[in-house]
This record gives sequence, structure tokens and C-alpha cells, in this order.
Amino acid sequence: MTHKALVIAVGGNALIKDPKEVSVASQAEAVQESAEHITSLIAAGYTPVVTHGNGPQVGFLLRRAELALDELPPLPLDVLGADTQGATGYFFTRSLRGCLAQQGIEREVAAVVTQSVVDPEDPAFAAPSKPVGSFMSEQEAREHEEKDGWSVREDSGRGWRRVVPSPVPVEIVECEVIRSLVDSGCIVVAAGGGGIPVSREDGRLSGVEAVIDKDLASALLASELGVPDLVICTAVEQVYLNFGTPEQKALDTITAQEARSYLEEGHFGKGSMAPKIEAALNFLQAGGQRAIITSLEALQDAVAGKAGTCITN
Ligand SMILES: Nc1ncnc2c1ncn2[C@@H]1O[C@H](COP(=O)(O)OP(=O)(O)O)[C@@H](O)[C@H]1O
Ligand SMILES: NC(=O)OP(=O)(O)O
Repeated sequence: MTHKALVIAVGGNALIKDPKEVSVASQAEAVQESAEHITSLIAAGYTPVVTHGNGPQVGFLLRRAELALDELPPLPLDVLGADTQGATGYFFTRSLRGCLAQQGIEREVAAVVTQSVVDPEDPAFAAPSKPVGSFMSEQEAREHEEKDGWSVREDSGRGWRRVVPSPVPVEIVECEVIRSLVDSGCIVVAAGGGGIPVSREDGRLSGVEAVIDKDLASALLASELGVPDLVICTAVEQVYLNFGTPEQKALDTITAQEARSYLEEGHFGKGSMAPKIEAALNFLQAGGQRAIITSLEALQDAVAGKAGTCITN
């Protein structure tokens, strides 16, 4: 892989500026801000593969589809995941092209509809864990649980959310296409929402009902591409020990072994920071050099080793 390629994962929640204001305009604005930060890195000589979450967005689409059931047939989660890849990929390519043009940088930009293979026997299908859609009060969540059969869970002190199955991705189907595009200098948006969940049987792919964790998919893509750095951008600039308590302590540079110990000690939110740490550890174990967790605002400084939390072997 030529160019200074790296994978940058942008969280679905980081693409929502205000959970109470989820209009298309507001989502496009959040992507625009992300694109501005990513463009600074491109201007500094990097070729990012941008991956993004879709937890809020896929949940909104699922709810829309359910509310329209009197008129229209249901939509399965793989198709809704594909829809979020399309819309978010469109926002990203539109914004990135605009930002690059403004800086006089001539680079191609493309979003690749990406499928992630999962094991249909993954135990995650029987234990929904991926938060999607809006935040609710516990009372609203319990009502949906009873009336609509939703699985619901508290999400990192931010409210209650619907949860859906989230099997582990084992292969990124379009990896070689993404590699060719990156090798040609193209800025690629890929593996949105962790990739569209599919299973493979006798060489044939079929969609499955799930939402894949985009950090795990990003780590897999980064290691399959063989890039040295995986950067996970989220709402916090650093990872903390004792997060949310008066004793919270920011982590600058830690080893994979230290990260694993802190994970086992329960320092990282289940379904929020913990999967990011697990993804970072997977990437380092597969030969990656640096896994960085930071905010979009601190992206450039973090890649330069001056901000964020950096995990190395
Ligand atoms: N130990 C921790 N350090 C920092 N943030 C944490 C920690 N544990 C939980 N979190 C929470 O995890 C959030 C990131 O997870 P999430 O919002 O699910 O990610 P995404 O940006 O991918 O949607 C942070 O904004 C923070 O609220
Ligand atoms: N698919 C996924 O992991 O989305 P979020 O980043 O929004 O949780």
C-alpha cells in the first residue's frame, strides 16, 4: 500500500450534533465538520479510508419502516444498513469533495457499498447488544419492550436505547476493491455501519438481520489492508480510567497489555468504549502499529502523537 494510508472510524453518535435535533440538515452538518477535520489530514499527506457508524441512523430508519407497516412491507436490517451506508456515504463524499476543492487538493473520493461476513451461528444473534436509534427514558423503553417486543438497555449513562444483534465481522467482502482504490490515491468511504451483515453459504451471500459494530469492522478492514494506524474518532478526546467519576484519569499512551488489564477491570463502558478497546486490541494483535482513540477535533494532533489515547504493542 503506497501513500500514507490509515483507517479513520467515525462514530454514529459523533455524526449526530444534538440527539434532540436529528434532521437531515443537522446530520449533513455533522458530516461536513468531520470532513473538514479529515481534509486537514489529507492536506498533511495522508490517504484515509473513512469508516463510519450508523447506530442512531439505522434505528431511525427501522422505526420509520415500522411506523409505515399499514402501507408498506417491512424492511430487514441488512437493507436498512445498506440505506445508511448510501446516505452517509453520500454526505461524506459530497463534503469531502467540497473541502478538497476549497483547498485546491485534487483527489478522487468514492463510497463503497461494503458487506461484512458474519457467522450465522454467532451467539450474538440470541443476545441483542447493539444500541440503535434514539435515546429514551427507562419508562418509554419498558413500554416498547412490552408492547413492541423490543430488546432495550441503558447506554453508558446517556439514556435507554433499543438493542439489536451484533455478530462479529469475520471478512470484509470488498476489501480488495478498497485496496485498489486506496493504491490509486482515492479517498475511500467504506464499511459504513460496520458493513452490511451477510452470511456466506456455498459461495453465495445472504443478508442477515443485525447491525455490526463499526469499530470491530474498521479494525478488521485496517488489518486486512495492512495499514499501520487505526484511528477511532468519538465524542471524547481521550479514554479515561474511572470514567465519569471525580477520580477519572485520561490515558495518553498505553500498551496493549495495559489496555487489556483495564478492560478486564471494567473501566470501559460496555457497548460504548469497551468495543473500541477490543477493536484496537484486535488490530494490534493482527500486526497494526498504533490504535488511536480520540475526537474528530483532535484528529490531526492525535495522528501526530500530540493528543488522544494511543495504544501500541
Ligand atoms: N472509559 C471511558 N473513557 C472515555 N469514554 C467512555 C469510557 N467509557 C464509556 N465512555 C463513553 O463512550 C462513548 C463512546 O462510545 P459511543 O458513543 O458508543 O461511540 P460512537 O462515537 O462510536 O457512537 C464516549 O463518548 C463516552 O461517553
Ligand atoms: N454500527 C455501529 O457501530 O454504529 P455506531 O458507531 O453508531 O454505534
